[in-house]
Amino acid sequence: MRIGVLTSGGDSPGMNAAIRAVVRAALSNGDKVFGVSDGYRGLVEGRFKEFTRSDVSEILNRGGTILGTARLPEFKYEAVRQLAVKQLQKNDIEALICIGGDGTYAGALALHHMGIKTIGIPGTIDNDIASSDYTIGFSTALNTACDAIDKLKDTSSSHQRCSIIEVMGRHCGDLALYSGLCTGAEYIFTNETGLDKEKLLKDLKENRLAGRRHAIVVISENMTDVYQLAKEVEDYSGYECRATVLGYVQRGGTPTPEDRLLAARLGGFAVDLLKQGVSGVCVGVIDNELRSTPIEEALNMKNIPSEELHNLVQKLK
Ligand SMILES: Nc1ncnc2c1ncn2[C@@H]1O[C@H](COP(=O)(O)OP(=O)(O)O)[C@@H](O)[C@H]1O
Ligand SMILES: O=P(O)(O)OC[C@H]1O[C@](O)(COP(=O)(O)O)[C@@H](O)[C@@H]1O
Ligand SMILES: [Mg+2]
Repeated sequence: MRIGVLTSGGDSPGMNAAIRAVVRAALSNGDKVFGVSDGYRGLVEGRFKEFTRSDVSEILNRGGTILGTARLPEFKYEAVRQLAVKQLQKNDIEALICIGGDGTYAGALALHHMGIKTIGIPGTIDNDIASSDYTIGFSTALNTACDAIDKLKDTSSSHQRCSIIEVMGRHCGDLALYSGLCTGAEYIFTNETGLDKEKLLKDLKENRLAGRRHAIVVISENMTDVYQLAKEVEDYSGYECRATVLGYVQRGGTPTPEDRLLAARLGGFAVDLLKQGVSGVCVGVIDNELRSTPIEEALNMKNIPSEELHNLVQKLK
């Protein structure tokens, strides 16, 4: 078989480990693998390179993606995808492994409907793919966020300040929930919890009057202007307040062993599935077991926020 592999959407730590696993597993089966540069953009432009074992040496511990990634909104148009199909046909590539998030999955599904064998691997820091307990990159981003919040806690405690920290996650609150819980944040706001600003302000005022030296508020991106919120907290609660947007540092860095392990398992599994003639599915790990799910189903699955973890946040604050 001649298999293409690409990374698409936001890069995530562990994507390289997944590329390595795909390449090595396929070569072990006697298949050929072609790296596609810059996601669907490179696919449309026919930028393929045949990979050998050594092309993926020493990338296991590197963040980012050696293939490069891109966002190509035009890929939702059939005429644009037709160009990609032509490029694949021209190079006799019959199958494609697409490493990315929900958008990447939508592209992979569309290609499957156009006759290309596709498999999706969940690579995003957001953990917003419900067909896998974890996505590749989430563990590393969580580590980075926890490290940053711990540091911010040192300074806000020393200065008796309130610290508002915005973490990534697009529309998924997992990064905020897990990092807030792991760092003992007093308040965690995500798309799932919403933000009751009045309650927060009142609570913070009471806490300050009760003598609590600092407060940590972790909030998902896209919820509010955190700099404005910090001003309101300062005006109302009496705490000095600073806002920090963690931003893109969360996307980089050496992948954790958890992300490398997940990437290795999912990369190997994706190649096995192609060998069995499967297409239009994505791979994941659920309850520590490898699972495949039709992409269509995966895209319609709702990310159910952990009630247990949200309740715990309330109990432990
Ligand atoms: N509905 C769609 N149909 C076809 N391709 C899509 C669709 N949605 C997204 N894509 C492709 O997938 C790419 C990555 O999606 P994006 O949402 O940016 O990141 P992620 O895959 O990490 O969620 C997009 O830039 C686009 O090329
Ligand atoms: O890199 P961009 O285009 O600024 O996008 C930022 C978005 O990418 C992410 O870092 C990762 O999201 P995707 O995996 O969907 O690309 C989100 O957390 C964030 O909302
Ligand atoms: Mg996404």
